[in-house]
Amino acid sequence: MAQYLSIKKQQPDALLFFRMGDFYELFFDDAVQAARVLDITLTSRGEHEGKPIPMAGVPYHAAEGYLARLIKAGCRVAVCEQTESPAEAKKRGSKAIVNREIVRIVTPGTLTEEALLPARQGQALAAIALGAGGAEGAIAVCDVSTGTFDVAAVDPAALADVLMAWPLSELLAADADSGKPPIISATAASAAPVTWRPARAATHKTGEALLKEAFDIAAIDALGDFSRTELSAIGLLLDYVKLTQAGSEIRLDPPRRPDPSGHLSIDPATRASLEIDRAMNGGRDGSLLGTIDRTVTAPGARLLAARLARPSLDKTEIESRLDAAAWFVDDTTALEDLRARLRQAPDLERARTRLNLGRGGPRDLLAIANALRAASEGGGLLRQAGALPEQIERACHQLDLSGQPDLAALADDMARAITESPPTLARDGGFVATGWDPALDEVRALREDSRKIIAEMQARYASETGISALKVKFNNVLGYFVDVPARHGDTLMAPPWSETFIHRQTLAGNVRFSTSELAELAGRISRAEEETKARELAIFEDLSARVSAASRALSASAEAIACLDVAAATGAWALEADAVRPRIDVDPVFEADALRHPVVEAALKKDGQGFTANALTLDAGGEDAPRLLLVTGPNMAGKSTYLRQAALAVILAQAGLFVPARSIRVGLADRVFSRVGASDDLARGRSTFMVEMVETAAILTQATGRSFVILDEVGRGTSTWDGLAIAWAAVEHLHSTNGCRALFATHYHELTGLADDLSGAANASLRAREWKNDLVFLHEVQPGPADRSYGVQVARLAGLPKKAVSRAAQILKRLETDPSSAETLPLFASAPLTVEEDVEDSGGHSGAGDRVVTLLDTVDPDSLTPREALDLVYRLKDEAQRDD
Ligand SMILES: Nc1ncnc2c1ncn2[C@@H]1O[C@H](COP(=O)(O)OP(=O)(O)OP(=O)(O)O)[C@@H](O)[C@H]1O
Repeated sequence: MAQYLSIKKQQPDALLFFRMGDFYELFFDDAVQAARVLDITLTSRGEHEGKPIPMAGVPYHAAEGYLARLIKAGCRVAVCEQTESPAEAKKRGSKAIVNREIVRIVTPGTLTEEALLPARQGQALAAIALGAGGAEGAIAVCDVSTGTFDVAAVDPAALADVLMAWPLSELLAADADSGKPPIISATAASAAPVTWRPARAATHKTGEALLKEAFDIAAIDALGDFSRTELSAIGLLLDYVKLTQAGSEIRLDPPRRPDPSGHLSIDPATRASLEIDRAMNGGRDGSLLGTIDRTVTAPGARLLAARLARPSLDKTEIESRLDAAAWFVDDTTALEDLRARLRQAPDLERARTRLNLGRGGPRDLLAIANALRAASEGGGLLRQAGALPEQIERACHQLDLSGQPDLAALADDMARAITESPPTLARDGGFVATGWDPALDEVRALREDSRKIIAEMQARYASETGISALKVKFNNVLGYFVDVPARHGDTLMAPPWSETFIHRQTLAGNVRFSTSELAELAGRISRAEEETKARELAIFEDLSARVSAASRALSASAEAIACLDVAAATGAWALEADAVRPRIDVDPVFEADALRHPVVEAALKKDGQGFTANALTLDAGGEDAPRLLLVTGPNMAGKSTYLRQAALAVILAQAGLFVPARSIRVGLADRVFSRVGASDDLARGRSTFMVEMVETAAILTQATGRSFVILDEVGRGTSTWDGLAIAWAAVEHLHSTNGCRALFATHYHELTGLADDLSGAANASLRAREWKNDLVFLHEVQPGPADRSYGVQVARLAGLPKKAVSRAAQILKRLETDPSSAETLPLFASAPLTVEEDVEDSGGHSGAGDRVVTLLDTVDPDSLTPREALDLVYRLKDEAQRDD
């Protein structure tokens, strides 16, 4: 307990997995919490300060599953291992307990285990820091499972936007900064858990010291020129990485310096509303990424996600990605050949990192070998196809093992040394293939021999003693022993046999003995086993060290695999979805013919329905086309879809991907903004209207002439006139002040008049048609404003009770004929029309038959009680009999 308590004191905030033999045990409150989360038995053991100690445990070989559940539940776990064997402890004294140490802390942002990580998703651990005056901000982001490490200076106001472009798993901030607005908004925007760290880690001195330590350099200039704020963010990040690795070396690739201004910026609200990598329900299905992802490797899937999360602003880079994808579209044989090879390529990047961190196993060695082989074969096939676009050529060159003899030899050795399906952990043994190491084969033969000798010994003992049921067995307590049924026990305990057979144990049905011959053989076997294990471990260590030495080249290979996979996947999706290569322009234009929404189209296709493509032309310069389009049309006509598909097209194009359209030209946008649909943010104390206004404010203050904006139903969350006034002002501001390309959907028909006053604005509307009393949506965009909104018809389609629908129709009629009656609305609303009035009001009917029909029209049979139904029958009868 003393040992436990002193170790627990090192990590009071984490659950302590305390290794005891084959179990990780948890004690005190940790046990109570773990038992609740994991649904495992809570017991107790011994006493502490007069009270029983709560205890719960999980078997070590199944620990990963339990860890995964604890991490998911938001816990952090400190793993404490035995760092010596009981035999070693005994050497220090008969009462000595084995040494134990925390070997790592498992947190959501620092996982490396295959079983705990979603393969197709990155895992970013990010740290944010502010400069002394608060005018400067910085982020440092790493993925410990792949080794990537990014550092960037960021405008404090843009911290949240920039951060959300990474697949965040955990966010670090200094506790001293917790009250500062940029940190408050960045942590609030983060869906990942936030870990507050002591401010002493977030200093430029810590950053500098840890950079030097991690990269083993005397001066940090070798890595780049970092500002003090950047170094503070680095300090915060590396200090935490070091803490969670419990003192072992920090293993990351040298920091990259992505230029945030080199990317299309997408703020968190836009990201969420466009459902780029996550649908509204939080899942990947139904998101843009989920719909277009055809990658076949895990690094490829992560690269595609990263490209969509941070589309580029660099025309050359975008064109070169598009060249690669287009090449695959033109050569489908090469496309399929490559994908068939890449499907065989395991996750080289994470395997390499696990080995680097000393957490890898034989399976990781084999994964690297297989990935290198599959990818170099794939690359070779592509090169046979002739001249290649630059990105593909570069990737193939990197993957070509013939130019890298060391890597080729390493891949070859790993493939030969490791058996076909090795265990995850090296200590489980049995993973080195026969023929790889003669010395190992020799000790293994010895072990095999011993087994044969045991079998012979058993046969000899049985025949000598005449006990045919005699067996030689093994267990952990006795080691090797002779086992006979109880009735033969006495025979062996009496002379002459008692000289050979030494009694060890009597059970209900069996008696067990040892012999000196058996003991000697057992010794030989265990020595052979130990030696086998030691040799296998040595071979594993040797290959791991070679992997670490080749780390740079392996990382480049993983990148090349990802790059080829993404290009091929883009081609495959383009062919499947009939998407085209966008033409990239530097002018702020947008010109699409037959543009479609990839996600809505895919969803409709599943139901066997088609999608109606629509054209859109915008020009912020206002020369050839409007810069702002006011989109009107009935509810459900497809306005939001039309708006979103335009914003998604910009993102797809700048990510270097194809766009579902007949043809499309996209002028590079610096930012995409989207405000579509209202949502409450009650957790942050904001009403629907407040959220809407905050987001609209962000757009109106930040959009530039190169931005692309879609706004849907601004002003809806407040009273009619307030809403209209705000929407009106927003349109004017976007048109005349921001001067950006914009789509503005609205139900305020009054706004459509603006197109006459604003030179760069125009109207467009989505068509619907009434047919046999039903509303048919054509989803076609046409120039000019919509004639009416059909809201009441849509309400009926949605299943509003008939009574309410006809009541709404009446009110609408009144409002349309006399708009001033809106002011008296509450008055007549408080005195609802009776059914009789309804009948009279309807005016169109005459005679008993019509009255009955009208009366029936207002009835919702499902909502009637039996009593009301009977009343209705009487009233119907009355109406039928009444004289006109
Ligand atoms: N171009 C299209 N082709 C086929 N179906 C479409 C198209 N556009 C929209 N739809 C279908 O219509 C539904 C409603 O579309 P959307 O949400 O865009 O309408 P809306 O006009 O914005 O409605 P509201 O005004 O009520 O918000 C979509 O879920 C989709 O199923």
